[in-house]
Amino acid sequence: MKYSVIIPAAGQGKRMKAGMNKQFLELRGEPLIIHTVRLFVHDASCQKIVLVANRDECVMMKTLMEKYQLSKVVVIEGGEERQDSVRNGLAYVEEEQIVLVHDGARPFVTDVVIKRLIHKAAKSGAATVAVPVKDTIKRVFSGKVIDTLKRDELWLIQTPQAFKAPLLKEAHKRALEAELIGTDDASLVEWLGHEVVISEGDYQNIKLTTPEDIVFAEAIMQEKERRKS
Ligand SMILES: Nc1ccn([C@@H]2O[C@H](COP(=O)(O)OP(=O)(O)OP(=O)(O)O)[C@@H](O)[C@H]2O)c(=O)n1
Ligand SMILES: C[C@](O)(CO)[C@H](O)COP(=O)(O)O
Repeated sequence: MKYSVIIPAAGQGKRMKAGMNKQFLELRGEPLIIHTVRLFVHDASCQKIVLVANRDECVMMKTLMEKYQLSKVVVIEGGEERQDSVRNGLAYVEEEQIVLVHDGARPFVTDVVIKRLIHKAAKSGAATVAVPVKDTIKRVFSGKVIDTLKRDELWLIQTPQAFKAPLLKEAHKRALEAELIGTDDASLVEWLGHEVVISEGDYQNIKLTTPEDIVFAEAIMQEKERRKS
């Protein structure tokens, strides 16, 4: 099934504490964003990659796409919040298509996970990749536990998330009008009252957020290279 993907990469990477946008940090000698974009460049079903960059990083992103010969990529300007960046990206997506949203900071999603997700979204309209929570999760207030949540109902939500394009456009439009900000795109669709289906993900599909994630990322890359050879 054909699809387009929006890759928000217009953050600051503050929690990474690298003094620069983490998208440009190198993993195995190549910028993080290159690893992520390449996943979709090599997928024949992917029609268009909308790469959302900070205003002052658009030229750098375009130069990188040329340097690594990554086709199908349109670089556009992001917004203040991740949600603003995704909304800007939606303007470049055709109405009839399935659209994926995938964090620039998640370079390890696999083809299998992407295909399964698209299949689910084509049927239901909205789906997100997720994995079951492994730890016990408690709700805490003022340093005191107030509740222990039922673990078998809890999932860690990742990206990509996939939607019928008109549905995600409507969710973003309505969220903007209502001044609602969600930490992911699926939550906006949920808020519209539309069902979002879970699609099984992969624990290696980490988001590089804090410095220790670089260590995990290097280990995942090493393991992937070992399996290939
Ligand atoms: N205004 C924003 C904020 C975030 N993102 C992107 O959304 C993804 C997930 O966000 P996160 O991991 O939180 O990245 P940052 O916002 O860069 O990190 P931080 O919150 O630590 O500054 C990242 O690929 C990031 O570049 C974006 O496109 N536009
Ligand atoms: C979309 C996301 O990756 C799902 O886990 C996450 O919510 C992004 O959150 P962030 O605060 O922008 O890192």
